[in-house]
Amino acid sequence: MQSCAQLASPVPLPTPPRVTLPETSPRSDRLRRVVLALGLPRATVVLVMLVWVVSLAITYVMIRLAGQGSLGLGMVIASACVLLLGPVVGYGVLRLIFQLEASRQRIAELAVTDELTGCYNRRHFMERAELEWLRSRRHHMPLALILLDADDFKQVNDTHGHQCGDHLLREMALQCRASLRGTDVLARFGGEELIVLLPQTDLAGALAIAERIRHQVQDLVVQWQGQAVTATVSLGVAALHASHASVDALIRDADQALYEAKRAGRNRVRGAPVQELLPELAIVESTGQA
Ligand SMILES: Nc1nc2c(ncn2[C@@H]2O[C@H](COP(=O)(O)OP(=O)(O)OP(=O)(O)O)[C@@H](O)[C@H]2O)c(=O)[nH]1
Repeated sequence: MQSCAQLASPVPLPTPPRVTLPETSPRSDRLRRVVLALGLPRATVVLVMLVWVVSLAITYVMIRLAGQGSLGLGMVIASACVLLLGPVVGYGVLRLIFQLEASRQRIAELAVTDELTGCYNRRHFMERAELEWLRSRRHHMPLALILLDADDFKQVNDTHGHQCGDHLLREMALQCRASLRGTDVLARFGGEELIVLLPQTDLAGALAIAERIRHQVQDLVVQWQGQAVTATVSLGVAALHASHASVDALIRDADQALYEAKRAGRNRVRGAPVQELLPELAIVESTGQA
């Protein structure tokens, strides 16, 4: 684990660039939502009926205006073609719209997801964290963060192989997810490092959640090529206080606490000091085993 604290650099963590998707007008967005809500079969029926009604109306008007001449006959033929081809073309167009929508949703999902663990990726985490940070500062609500790093992961890779390490990472992420609420944000922050944002949670609450995660991972046994593989994690916890000028500052505190957890022997939780509320506390310790 290469900690920011170890690097002792005052440079803030870089915020990855945001992805900007092309704008859609509210009207086309509403129409798209209506079509999707109808579903492909019903949307096809509605579209075909519309095309038929419009085509018959135009034919009727044209025949009235042009009489029984060749223009009127042409309109009858054109209308017959629309009546016959309408369902096929309508179904084809709508099927394309539905396929595009499915691709759009998949792209949006991939843009925020870490491929290996299925958690959110770092970029999405930073966007959510910045929003929650602003909200918490404005409404004076607590906000906490857990930084979690797998212990001796190099040894796992060296002993059982990289694929086993990948599998273990996925399982660890699942254990974390199981310990969190729906409003918490779990992301992969780096190689074998996960990060959790806990809105409306103070330091004591976050320490309890971190301890739960630590236990869950400690109890995890992964079967790999006939061997039982286990893992532990070290966790650093920080809670928002007045001196945190940015999300990066909060992350740096959690990273410092994580560094302390590693230094104290791994498989344990450490909390960063809450300066304003608990000035006497240097490091909050929980009951990790050595
Ligand atoms: N399998 C797998 N390994 C990874 C991944 N990302 C990082 N690693 C490995 O994690 C290991 C991290 O090694 P170190 O930084 O030395 O940390 P560590 O061995 O976990 O030791 P401590 O963090 O000090 O407990 C390296 O061997 C990386 O190759 C990944 O996505 N999959």
